[in-house]
Amino acid sequence: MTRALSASTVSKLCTSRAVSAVFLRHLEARFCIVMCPRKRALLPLSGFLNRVWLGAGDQSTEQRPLPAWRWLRTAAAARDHSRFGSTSPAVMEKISTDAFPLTTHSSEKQETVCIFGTGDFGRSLGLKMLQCGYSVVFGSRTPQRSSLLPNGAEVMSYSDAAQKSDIIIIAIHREHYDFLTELTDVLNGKILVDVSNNLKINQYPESNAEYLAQLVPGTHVVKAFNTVSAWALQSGALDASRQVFICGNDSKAKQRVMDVVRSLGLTPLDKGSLVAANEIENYPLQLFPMWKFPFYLSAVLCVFFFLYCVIREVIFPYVYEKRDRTFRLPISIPNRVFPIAALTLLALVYLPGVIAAILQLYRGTKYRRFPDWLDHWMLCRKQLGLIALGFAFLHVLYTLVIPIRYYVRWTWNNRTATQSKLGYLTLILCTAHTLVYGGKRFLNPSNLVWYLPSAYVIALIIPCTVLVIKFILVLPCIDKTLMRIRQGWERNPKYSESALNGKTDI
Ligand SMILES: NC(=O)C1=CN([C@@H]2O[C@H](COP(=O)(O)OP(=O)(O)OC[C@H]3O[C@@H](n4cnc5c(N)ncnc54)[C@H](OP(=O)(O)O)[C@@H]3O)[C@@H](O)[C@H]2O)C=CC1
Ligand SMILES: [Fe+3]
Repeated sequence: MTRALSASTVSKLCTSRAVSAVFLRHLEARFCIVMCPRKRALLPLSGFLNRVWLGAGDQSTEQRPLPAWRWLRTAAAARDHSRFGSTSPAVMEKISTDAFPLTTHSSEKQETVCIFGTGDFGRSLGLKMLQCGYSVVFGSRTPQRSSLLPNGAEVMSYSDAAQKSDIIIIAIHREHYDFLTELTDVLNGKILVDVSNNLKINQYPESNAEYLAQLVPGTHVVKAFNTVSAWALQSGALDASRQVFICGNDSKAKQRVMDVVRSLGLTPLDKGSLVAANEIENYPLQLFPMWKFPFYLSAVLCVFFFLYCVIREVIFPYVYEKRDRTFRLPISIPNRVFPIAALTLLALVYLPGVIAAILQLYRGTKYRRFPDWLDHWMLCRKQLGLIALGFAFLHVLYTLVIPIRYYVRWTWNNRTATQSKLGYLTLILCTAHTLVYGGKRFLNPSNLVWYLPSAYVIALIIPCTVLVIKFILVLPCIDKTLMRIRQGWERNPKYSESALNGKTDI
């Protein structure tokens, strides 16, 4: 069998045995770059690897990709007693003829894909497919009147078009699906790709894809493409997300749609059975899902510190000295709140990392899932960092407005927070800046207002905690253990063993 290998089917095989197994099964990767320095670590994966090509991720070992069985055979030979070494030559022969040639060009004739609906999305997807070498046939209510269709595409009635291909993309709004029942016979056994979205979250009791599956039984419905906009397809999706969430009950149908997605230069992400369609259909309606938590958190921080400063700097002077300090409200207090929020958020970018390190040290393995809250927090770090940068920038602007230029130089350092080490440097500099700003006043009891310390003292709690823990974690004795865990060493390997057998929640 000859099959072409597109660049997007290349995946990285990481050191984690359990994760790799899940990963391979999930993505059905055809070519893997092995990031693991010890070939032997791949032996437990031989069951999954028999049709995969492996290439070395590091420069020290083979440069040329090899069929996995060859890797495994040399690895097994190196280990003396081998499972793979005892594989009969006949089996080896069979596996090798099944392996795919490593080429980026397909000599196969591309298949025909049918698209129902000649609206914005259908046309954009059709154009993209034509560009990628597919033959495209449109189904339309009014084939003779359809205009603006991409050159090279055919257009015909829905029933005629359906006969031209096994894969039919339904680029029609759910409200108009009814007519598909009349086509039940011609659609029987075909793959229907539901791309539809709704106007509201959970607009219908069942997802559009499940509705389609009920409407036309005998077809294999696959949900895909709904998070890709017509505009992104036309403009090359360079800046838009390349991820295409896929779900469906028939794994072969899903696989074929995933192949189409890959050949369009997009990345399929298998979300499981059609039950997941509801979630996938809600994605486009959730505005910036990863920004929600950082946004609310920064809002809460700002409000809290603003009120805190108002109590200390406006209400207190008014109550005790009858002095009107409301002029501080528009600039001076916000300019206190912004750096505090920036510093706290920056510290919160690094806090989950140290918590994760402590958890890994405690568990003695990296092959166990972090709790959901920590996972989510880790995923939001980029957003937290960007908001922190925004606040730091506002602080600079405000500082220029009220000409206290003394600490501008320090806050500019925030702009460089792109990598872990630079980020920590920024955190240290900003914390130092805050300490310098507070100076001796921090610990002076006369600085307490209604027993409330200065807002900067509170702002320093989280950054200092993070820095102290980080300092402890980089002590050589702890750092060494942590590095080993992160390279795959386990204090108690039973977790990954059972994960491989599907017993844990990895
Ligand atoms: N636009 C976008 O960016 C995206 C759209 N989608 C989804 O793609 C699907 C199509 O969207 P879009 O192309 O924008 O919509 P349009 O309204 O532009 O096109 C819908 C097409 O459906 C066909 N159709 C079939 N039956 C009917 C009917 N009774 N009344 C009206 N039209 C009918 C028509 O084609 P004809 O006249 O040839 O029969 C029409 O052109 C929707 O489900 C949408 O949620 C998903 C992701 C992004
Ligand atoms: Fe400052």
